[in-house]
Amino acid sequence: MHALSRSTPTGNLRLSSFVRMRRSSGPSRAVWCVYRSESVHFPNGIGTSRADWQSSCAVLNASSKPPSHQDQPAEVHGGGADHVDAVNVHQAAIDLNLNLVPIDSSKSSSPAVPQPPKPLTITDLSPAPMHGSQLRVAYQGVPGAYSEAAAGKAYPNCEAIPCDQFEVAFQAVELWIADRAVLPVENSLGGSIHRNYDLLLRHRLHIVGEVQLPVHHCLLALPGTRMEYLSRVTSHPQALSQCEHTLTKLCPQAAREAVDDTAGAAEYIAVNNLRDTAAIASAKAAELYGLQVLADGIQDDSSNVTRFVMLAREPIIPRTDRPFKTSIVFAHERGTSVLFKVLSAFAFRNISLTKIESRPHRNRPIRLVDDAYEGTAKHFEYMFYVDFEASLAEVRAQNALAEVQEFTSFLRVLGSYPMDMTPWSPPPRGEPEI
Ligand SMILES: O=C(O)C(=O)C[C@]1(C(=O)O)C=C[C@@H](O)C=C1
Repeated sequence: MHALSRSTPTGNLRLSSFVRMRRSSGPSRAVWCVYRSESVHFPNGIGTSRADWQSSCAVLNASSKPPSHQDQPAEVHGGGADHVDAVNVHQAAIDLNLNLVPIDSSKSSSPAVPQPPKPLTITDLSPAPMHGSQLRVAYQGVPGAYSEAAAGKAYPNCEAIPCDQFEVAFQAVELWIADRAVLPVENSLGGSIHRNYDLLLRHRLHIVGEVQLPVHHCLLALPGTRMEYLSRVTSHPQALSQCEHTLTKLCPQAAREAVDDTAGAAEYIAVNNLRDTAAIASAKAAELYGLQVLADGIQDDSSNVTRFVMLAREPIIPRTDRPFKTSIVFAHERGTSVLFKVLSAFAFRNISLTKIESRPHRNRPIRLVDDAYEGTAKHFEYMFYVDFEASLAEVRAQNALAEVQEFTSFLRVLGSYPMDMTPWSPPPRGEPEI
């Protein structure tokens, strides 16, 4: 299967213009976002006041409210981990075409009399997926990538759609080519996958779940290749960094080369018959591309794990009957000075933070602070990403966010979603099996 790509000239063109069309037709109705700073411009930002944010919370609280056509699904997929509901294209077509069905007068017995629109029946309103019942899940990489395994863990029996870049996976969901995207955000050894943090902010998708995947790396090469003759080891930069120490012990002579994904590196060796190159990838990639496993479990820590988030066009309704996590991103005009106040809003309510990440504020990367005597100080500006252990349906979480909003000029809820509670038993520590 080919990965969805941005690089096809026509495909790329069509993708971008469709994105523009959709955006110009109005903001998404399900964006939880607050702006107070006029200088921060995000084209799709809605909710310019505290009242907007509070009304978003009210919507979230209203889980007992009977579903309205506006905020309820026409498409329901079975077997997913997030139970997100989304309005599908079919439903949109019904919405748009109610009075626009062209009347073919040649087939009518009385051509002069226009046919009234057919009344909607219960079957028009029932779920009617355009593409069968399988959930389509976009991931970055080619078959055999860890992201594909994460997609399978998040949504068993899904149709996994390979994409050549993270950006393409986001667009695949926005353009209804896929129903979800599953993307890595952090690894226990390699740290955060910054690109995806940036893309979360640039796109309007919602985090609807998370999965943690133990990552067990193998060193793969063409059958018959000897470790001591390797001149190159190639893989995804995260995989290279997760195996750095072990690689230095195993094949110190080999140069490292970063490529887009682990399985793609394995495929490249097989396709080009490279006898001096090995790839760091999964055992599944070895099987798919006919490579031999030279060394197994080469990650520097045996409990290596990557956290992935699942993204959808619509948020899920947060609940309180199981552990939830909420992810937010915020910024402030006066930089990091409010960070302590923001974090205390959670501390006072006994809400644990599970992650904090800062990224450059792309719209305002630097703030100049004039001092009449000393000159001009330059401070870097940041966006702060915080994950906390509470559901947005909990009053304490809503109050904490109301307080955070007091201290920030920009606040967006990226999602409130069930925590991955899969029992975790790290393998015994020790040397990798070689
Ligand atoms: O290249 C892959 O196989 C991926 O799925 C990407 C990725 C990542 O981006 O972190 C996912 C899990 C591992 O941490 C290594 C690589």
